[in-house]
Amino acid sequence: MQEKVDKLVKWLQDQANDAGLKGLLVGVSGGIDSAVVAHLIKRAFPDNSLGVILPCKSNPNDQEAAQKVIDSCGIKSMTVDLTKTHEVMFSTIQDQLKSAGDYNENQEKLADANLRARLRMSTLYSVGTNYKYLVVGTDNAAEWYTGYFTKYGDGGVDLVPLVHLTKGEVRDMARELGVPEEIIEKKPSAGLWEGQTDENEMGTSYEMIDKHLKGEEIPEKDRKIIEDMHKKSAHKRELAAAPPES
Ligand SMILES: Nc1ncnc2c1ncn2[C@@H]1O[C@H](COP(=O)(O)OP(=O)(O)OC[C@H]2O[C@@H]([n+]3cccc(C(=O)O)c3)[C@H](O)[C@@H]2O)[C@@H](O)[C@H]1O
Ligand SMILES: Nc1ncnc2c1ncn2[C@@H]1O[C@H](COP(=O)(O)OP(=O)(O)OP(=O)(O)O)[C@@H](O)[C@H]1O
Ligand SMILES: [Mg+2]
Repeated sequence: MQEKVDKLVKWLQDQANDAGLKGLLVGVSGGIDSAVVAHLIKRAFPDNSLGVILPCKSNPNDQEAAQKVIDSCGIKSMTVDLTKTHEVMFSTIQDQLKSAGDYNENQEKLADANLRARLRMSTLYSVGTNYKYLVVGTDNAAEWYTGYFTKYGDGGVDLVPLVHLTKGEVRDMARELGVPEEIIEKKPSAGLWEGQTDENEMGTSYEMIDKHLKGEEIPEKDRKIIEDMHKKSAHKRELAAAPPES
């Protein structure tokens, strides 16, 4: 695991240097994936790395957890609260849809949630431009394979260092890096609505997704959910579709 960490740190350094930029930043949620990335980028660029806490109607416990992550790696941090921005933007959009008579209440929760992720992405790029840093993503192999991320939201990043690691391997790396145990043990959540957990929403578990990725047998019900998610999200792993040249 130490070797894997060293390789990733070197790769992160190469990516920023090759881009002619000064360092790296990541959104720190208080979850394990961004905790691992925060530790890695701090090692890669001790004086040119930043963890950005971006509350957006978030549970205050998440902010506390994010601060613990920041403290555990000693990375420089900043907080940008997006709650009001989201409120204004989302209600303006809703008002326009309502006055057009086109408002679809069934899509409200998802539209609200994905706007949070995309506001975070926009904020990270604004801060990154200021410092001349690249934006580092946190998707692991399980999230990437199933497309369990918001297109151009948390999926809108420059680098994806964890994309070959299963959730289990992310946990092992977190221990190696010194991420606090309470962060490692927390139930994975996108935090996009009250009480959301990844495994409830997906209808399967990271344990099953990890096994499937390693080619192990899993129950047919789980295999079907995972493969359906993978197929439906193919567009998220590709560039925008373009028509053939005429
Ligand atoms: N075939 C196709 N070809 C090209 N584009 C296609 C498409 N099908 C849909 N699309 C486009 O993609 C959009 C749907 O994708 P998207 O906007 O991503 O939305 P969607 O996949 O529906 O929702 C995002 C999911 O990721 C989860 N999430 C988000 C953020 C963070 C985390 C986390 O773990 O922290 C999890 C979230 O809870 C939710 O389940 C459609 O609105 C449409 O614009
Ligand atoms: N409140 C937040 N502040 C800053 N960044 C956030 C916040 N919420 C989400 N993000 C960003 O979105 C990413 C995707 O969230 P995701 O839940 O998949 O990862 P995580 O929270 O780090 O780990 P876990 O999957 O265990 O919850 C986060 O890793 C982080 O970079
Ligand atoms: Mg999370």
